[in-house]
Amino acid sequence: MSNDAHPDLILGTLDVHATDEETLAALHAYGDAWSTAFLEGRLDEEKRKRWLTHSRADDVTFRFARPRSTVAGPSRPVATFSSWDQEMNVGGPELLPLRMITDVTVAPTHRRRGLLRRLMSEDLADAAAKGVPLAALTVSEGSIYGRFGFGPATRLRSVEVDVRPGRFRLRHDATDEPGSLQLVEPKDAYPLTREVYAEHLARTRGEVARPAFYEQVFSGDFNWETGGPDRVLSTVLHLDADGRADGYCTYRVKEGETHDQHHIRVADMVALTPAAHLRLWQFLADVDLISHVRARVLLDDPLDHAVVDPRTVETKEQRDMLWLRILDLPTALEARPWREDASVVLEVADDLGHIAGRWRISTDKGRARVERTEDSPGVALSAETLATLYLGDRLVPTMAAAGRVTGPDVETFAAMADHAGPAPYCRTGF
Ligand SMILES: CC(=O)SCCNC(=O)CCNC(=O)[C@H](O)C(C)(C)COP(=O)(O)OP(=O)(O)OC[C@H]1O[C@@H](n2cnc3c(N)ncnc32)[C@H](O)[C@@H]1OP(=O)(O)O
Repeated sequence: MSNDAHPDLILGTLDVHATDEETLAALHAYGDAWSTAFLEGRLDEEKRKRWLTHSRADDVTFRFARPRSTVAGPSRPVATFSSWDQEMNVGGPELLPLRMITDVTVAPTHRRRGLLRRLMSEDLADAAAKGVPLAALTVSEGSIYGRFGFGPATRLRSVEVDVRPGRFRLRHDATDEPGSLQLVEPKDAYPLTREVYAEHLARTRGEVARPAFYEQVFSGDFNWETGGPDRVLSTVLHLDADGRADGYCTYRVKEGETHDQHHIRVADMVALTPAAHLRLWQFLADVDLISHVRARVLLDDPLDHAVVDPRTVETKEQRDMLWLRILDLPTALEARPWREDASVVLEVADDLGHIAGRWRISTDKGRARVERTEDSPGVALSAETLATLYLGDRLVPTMAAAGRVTGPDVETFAAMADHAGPAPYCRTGF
């Protein structure tokens, strides 16, 4: 495929399942290109094998641009863009299909020539044509993706919890609750943690189905930092009174330079009940020789309120997690929960066109009907702003005060859209 704006380049997609020599060489060059762009150097043979295996399991599409000719050696990609389809929880009874995007890179030699715009436009058009109503990514910089209609839709907080003796104390003894803990080898625990995660996904607004590489990482099979089996990863399961896993924590103990610097980094923690959640925290606090635990938690996590001294849970960082893009507005808005019954006409600005125009939203008992209309709009906003409001992480009056939602019916829209479901939570990076 050629492109008038880039006559010197070949643009196309690679078949992740191909096994012929020429495509395999192109796949290898593609892997080296994104890995180098993310400052990790070229993939070694083991990493390349792992990357191809999980990419095949997810049926990933690799979009690339590469020079038509080179002065020396084979032509290497100057742009990479990987995507695949999964599902996410938007707060309604059904999971919605989701286009997941990652490994977006453009070589310094080819920046600001519209390559990202080209690959993004093609990929979003492909998702829309396949009826995928939402796209998602996580970002390296906050200034890149708003122009393509993506808005930050969930946030995460990183905390450091002081677990030195005498410091960490829960108000209610978590060990009094029915249930038990078991330390299990990560590879043996993985099938159970996957089941717990599936239940968590079904219950948790904002959460997404996990890419295949999670199995390699959380089973301890492969650590991408060390490039070998993960000898440090541990998994503790929480079992309910009937002995069924209803929570887990996967973590690494890190040795510090001095005794008071030994700490735990939580890699993944999911609890299906409040009791399991607090019991797992008590477990982490009880690990010997540890002074603090680092974890990513909800913005307003029950842990903050369960400890005797709230200052033992110190926020180190809080930032955007999942960025969303709505591609099919009726499907997306009809799938999420709504609060008050009312009707409003939205005028949506969308440079890429997918959801541009006027839409009437009518809500009835928590569900919405959405159709195109010629009626005059009561609320005007951009695709980017609607994406940020979509999961309820941010409220309409806040965005109105920022000048991003306008019109006579802003209050009505707020009454319909805000506080219509639980705060979203996504702890799945990709
Ligand atoms: C989902 C992920 O993978 S996140 C990781 C993103 N990748 C990286 O951070 C790796 C390092 N950076 C890069 O590889 C490149 O700079 C990219 C991919 C961010 C941009 O690629 P380019 O091909 O240069 O972008 P392109 O020329 O298509 O620009 C598209 C628009 O984005 C803007 N833009 C591009 N990069 C940036 C940036 N870093 N900050 C702000 N604006 C940007 C351009 O100005 C342009 O705006 P306009 O079309 O409204 O005039």
